[in-house]
Amino acid sequence: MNAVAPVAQGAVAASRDAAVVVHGLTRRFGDGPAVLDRLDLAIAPGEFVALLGHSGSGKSTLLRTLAGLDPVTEGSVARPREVSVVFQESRLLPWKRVWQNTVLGQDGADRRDRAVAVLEEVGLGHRIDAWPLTLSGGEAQRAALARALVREPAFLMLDEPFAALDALTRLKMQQLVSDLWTRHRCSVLLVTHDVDEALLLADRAVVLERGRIRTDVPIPMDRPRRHADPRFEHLRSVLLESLGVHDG
Ligand SMILES: Nc1ncnc2c1ncn2[C@@H]1O[C@H](COP(=O)(O)OP(=O)(O)OP(=O)(O)O)[C@@H](O)[C@H]1O
Repeated sequence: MNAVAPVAQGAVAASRDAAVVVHGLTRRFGDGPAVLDRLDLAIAPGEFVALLGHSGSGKSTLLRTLAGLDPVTEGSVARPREVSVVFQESRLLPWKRVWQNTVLGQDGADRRDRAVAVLEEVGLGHRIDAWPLTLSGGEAQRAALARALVREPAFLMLDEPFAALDALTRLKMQQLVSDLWTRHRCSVLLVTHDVDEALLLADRAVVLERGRIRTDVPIPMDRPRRHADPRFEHLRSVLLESLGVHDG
């Protein structure tokens, strides 16, 4: 997704330097309860935020609203023009080759060169001409990341991008995202159910509960992150407790 106009302007004064500002965002479906309830959230340029929360807490609704896929009916959202989204499933068009999927909707004689460069960056240089249906799950998500990055987004949203992958592939993909973020330094919002994933990757973890922020904690650990870091255990307990899960 590229060049989607900002959903609305309306940055709160205190967040003037933020890349993304959500202010008083409320969202209902029909007569139901508020799925997002007067939500305020700011993401700094280059900041990596993990969004956690139980199923139904409003994570995907927030992400879809930020992406411009869901309307803002109450409150405001400001974000950069250049945004990309990666979903749990790769959403590649099966009748287009991997490189063509990567630069779908892009113009220019150098399309293929740009596709090759970004596919090599995500470790998919050997599958440039492959058909999507011949890719493994991990490879398909690499292609989805390539398609997101080729647009040089200032804001990258990742909606449980690795949830369908096996544990080993997920670890490799987490490493890849960490490397890509270090190089590109865009703002990132990662929706995940995995507390460890949040702690491995993010600068900050936000826990959503019934459409409101229950916990918002910085993750002040050096990278690469180590499970053995005592702060890792502490932060894991904080987040699990916020989620109402009791750690072993
Ligand atoms: N288009 C829709 N119409 C009606 N209700 C919706 C719609 N989209 C979401 N909801 C409801 O809004 C609530 C929040 O959904 P959302 O998908 O944002 O939660 P989530 O935190 O992303 O959950 P999960 O972790 O399971 O993906 C849920 O109760 C869901 O049923």
